[in-house]
Order: sequence, then structure tokens, then C-alpha cells
Amino acid sequence: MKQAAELIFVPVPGVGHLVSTLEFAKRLIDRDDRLFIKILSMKFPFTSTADAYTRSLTASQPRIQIIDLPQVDPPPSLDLSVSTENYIYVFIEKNIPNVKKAVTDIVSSNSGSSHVVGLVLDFFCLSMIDVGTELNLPSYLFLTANLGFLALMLCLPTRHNQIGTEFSESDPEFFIPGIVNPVPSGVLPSAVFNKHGGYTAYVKLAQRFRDTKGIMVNSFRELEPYAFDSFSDGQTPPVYTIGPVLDLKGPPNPALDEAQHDNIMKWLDDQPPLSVVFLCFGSMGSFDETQVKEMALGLESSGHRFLWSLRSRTPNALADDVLPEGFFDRIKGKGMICSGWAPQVEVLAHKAIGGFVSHCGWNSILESLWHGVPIVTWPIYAEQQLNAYRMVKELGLAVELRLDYRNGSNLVMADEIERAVRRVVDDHEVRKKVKEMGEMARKALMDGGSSFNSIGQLIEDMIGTS
Ligand SMILES: O=c1ccn([C@@H]2O[C@H](COP(=O)(O)OP(=O)(O)O[C@H]3O[C@H](CO)[C@@H](O)[C@H](O)[C@H]3O)[C@@H](O)[C@H]2O)c(=O)[nH]1
Repeated sequence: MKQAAELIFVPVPGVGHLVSTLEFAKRLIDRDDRLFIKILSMKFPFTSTADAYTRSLTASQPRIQIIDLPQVDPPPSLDLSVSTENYIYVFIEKNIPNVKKAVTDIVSSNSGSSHVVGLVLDFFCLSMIDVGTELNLPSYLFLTANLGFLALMLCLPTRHNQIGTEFSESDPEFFIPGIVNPVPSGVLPSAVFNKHGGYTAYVKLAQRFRDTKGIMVNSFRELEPYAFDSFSDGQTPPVYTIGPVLDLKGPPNPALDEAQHDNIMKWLDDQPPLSVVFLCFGSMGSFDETQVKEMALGLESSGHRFLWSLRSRTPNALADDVLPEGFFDRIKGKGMICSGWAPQVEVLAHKAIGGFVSHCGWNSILESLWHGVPIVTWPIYAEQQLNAYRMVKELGLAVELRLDYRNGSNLVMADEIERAVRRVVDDHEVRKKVKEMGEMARKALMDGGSSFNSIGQLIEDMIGTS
């Protein structure tokens, strides 16, 4: 009889992290029937839909079991406004005793026919490597971001040892082995500039990357070959490119009911092919009213059709309150606004979509490449500026609107938006490259493709051949 091998996943309960982590868990068990997965489910107060999402995605998978961890007290909400990264870091540290207890229980309940072969940790959970070490279990990193971000994190400890302090936006360009040219410091993740815990949290996490037994990255070699090659330096744990891992049904959200979903899809059905620009800014992106007005004016004067997932930063504001007067009448038939949440993956798959104004979250980028839709870059937070920069400057796969915008930056003016929207619809060269990359993504996952092989290698390294 084959011996069952169990993996314990510890994801961060935010949609942007859960999408690929849970899909990958499913992909692993589909690939090898010896594998069983337990998912430790932490609860964050500001990601209330994460729990339902985790359950819905794994419901029909008898070899995946969710273990609820007890709720812990969140850090003071002030911490969230001074540094999101530090808030998440502190919150996760508070969960460690519960994680340790859950892992210990799982290990001690194992019978002779099943054993735990490792922890699979989100990068924010890397301090849990110590839990694994204490229990004699290896830890793997599941990186929901890309190889370029991995390259940055791997070189951060060296810079910290030399300089010892956070970055400043006026710093000269920064050389990251794995990214073709030195990058302007203005496109580095917001956390590395943060004096209130964000930088320290990032450095502490970065210092643990090389303590893992292997690093799985939601990317594929054909997309980031230069970065991938930089990891064969003899000092980095094995890097497994296992992507793109996408949830092609899209994460559900209570803010999107069936009627709104059907309305959007029906409206798209009535539009000509490649004519609609889609605007959507991830699970957390929002703008203040002044910025929303500029967006509206820019879209209107571009003359193009658009579908806009509008999330205003003003609590309870209705679209009518924040948009310019008469806007709805003027765009009738040409533009559609949905408040709160859009069925993004389905929208990107629709033949009417010709471009995507995005915050450049990594899932959004992979989803748009998969469906051959060129992106206009409008990063907002986390590592999105670096993603935007690389998509435009290194990979030539996106149209530039802003590369270094972040929460609280200068306004993006209507005329800039108008130009970028026009360009993404008309730029046939970028569209062609994006389509080609989308085809390479599909090939990477097929039998014999680079990611298919990499997943096979990962399973072999974790549990051996059968
Ligand atoms: O209205 C919406 C908004 C989002 N989504 C989906 O939600 C996911 C969002 O993921 P992503 O595009 O990566 O954005 P974030 O939610 O912002 O993701 C976080 O996690 C990513 C992976 O680590 C990082 O790249 C981002 O910077 C970080 O903010 C995607 O699957 C989208 O299709 C929808 O379906 N509808």
C-alpha cells in the first residue's frame, strides 16, 4: 500500500493570497494520490470573506481538510494605518502558538500509514519555520508574488547588513540580481520605506527565505527567465515555478450578487470585440473622490467603451455622489459601472475586453496574460509598483500609466488616463506580445511543460517517487 503524505498549508487569509494557494493545493492532490492537505485557517478582522472563500474552494475535495484556528486579538487598528505589512506580521506572530498546537496535534494523530512531510507557508508566515524545526518538519515557501519579488527579498538581508536602515525614495537606483537593470527606488514595495515597522517586518521575513527547503512561486519560467536563472547561485533553496495558478471561476464575493453578475455579462455580450476597457483594482484598491472624478473625465474623453469596478474611499458613498454631474447620461450605452466587486476573471475572458487598467496585483497580471488582455499600469500598494515597472520596462507586456503611484500620491489626471486608455486599445504590438505570453502560460502547464515538470520535481523532492 502506498504511504499517504500530508502537507500542512498556512496561508494568509486575504483573497490575493488565498486564490493561488488554495488552487495550488487542489492541483497538488490532483497530481498525486498519495497527497493529503490540511489548511490552517487564521482569521483576520478585515478579510471577513476569506473564510467562506476557503470553504467554497475546498468543499468538494475530500483530501483537503480545513482546520480553524482560534481567533486572536488583532493588533491596535492604528498599526494598520501606519504599516499594513507590520500589522500582518504582528498578527501572524500572535497566531504562532495556535499553529504550533495544531501542527503538534496533526503530527501526533498520524498513524503508520500517513505522515506529515512538511509545512507550506505564505511569505508573511515564515517565522513559523521555527515551529517546523521544533517538530522536525521541513518548511516550504509558497510565494503568491513573482520571481522578481523573490529576487528582491533574497538580496534585502545583504543590503540591510551593509546599510542597516530603510530605503528612501530619493535613493539611487537599486540593483537586484535577477532583474535585468537596476530599478528606480521609487518602484520598490511600500514596506521598504516604512519607518514604523514595515521595513523591519520585511527584513525579518526576507532573512528567513533561505531557511526553507524549497520555494514554490506562482510564475512560469518563460515569463521571467532572467530572474529564474539568477537563483542557481548555490545559495538559494530549490525554486519551483509552478504557475500560473489561477482560479478561472474567480473568487466569490458577497458584494457581487447574481443579478449584478448577469447584468455585467449581458452588457459585455452586446459590445463589439476588443472594444471595452476594464478597470479594476484588486481586493483592496480604492480611490478618493477627487481621483474618482479625474478617472471619470478621462474615461469619458477617451471615447472608448468601459466597464469600471468602482470602489470609492469615502465610506457608503454611492457612485452618483462621487461622479461628475451628468456623467451617467453622457456615457449611457458606452460605459458601465459596478460598485464594489466585479467577476474579474470572467470579464477578462470575454471577447469584448480590449484592455485592463489594473493595480498590477500579481493574480490580476497572470489572469490578464492568460486571457491575452494588455494591462495599463496603475499600481497602488504592496509590491505592485515593482510589478508595473517590470511589466513595462523589462518585459514589454503592459502600457505605462504610472509606475510609482502609491496611496496618497499626486493625482493621476484625466488627460493621462485618456491617453493610456486610447493606447491600450490601439497598441497592437503589446497586444500581440501579451497573447504570445498567454499561450506560453498554457503550454507551461501542459504535460511536459516547464511548470508541469517543476510540480513533478517538487512532489518527488517532497515525498519521493512512488
Ligand atoms: O472586483 C474584483 C477584485 C478582485 N478580484 C479578484 O481578486 C484577486 C485579486 O488578486 P490580486 O490581483 O493579486 O490583487 P490583491 O488582492 O491586491 O493581492 C495581494 O496579493 C497579491 C499576490 O501576492 C499581490 O501581488 C498584491 O500586490 C497584493 O495586494 C484576483 O484573482 C481578481 O480576479 C475579483 O474577482 N473582483
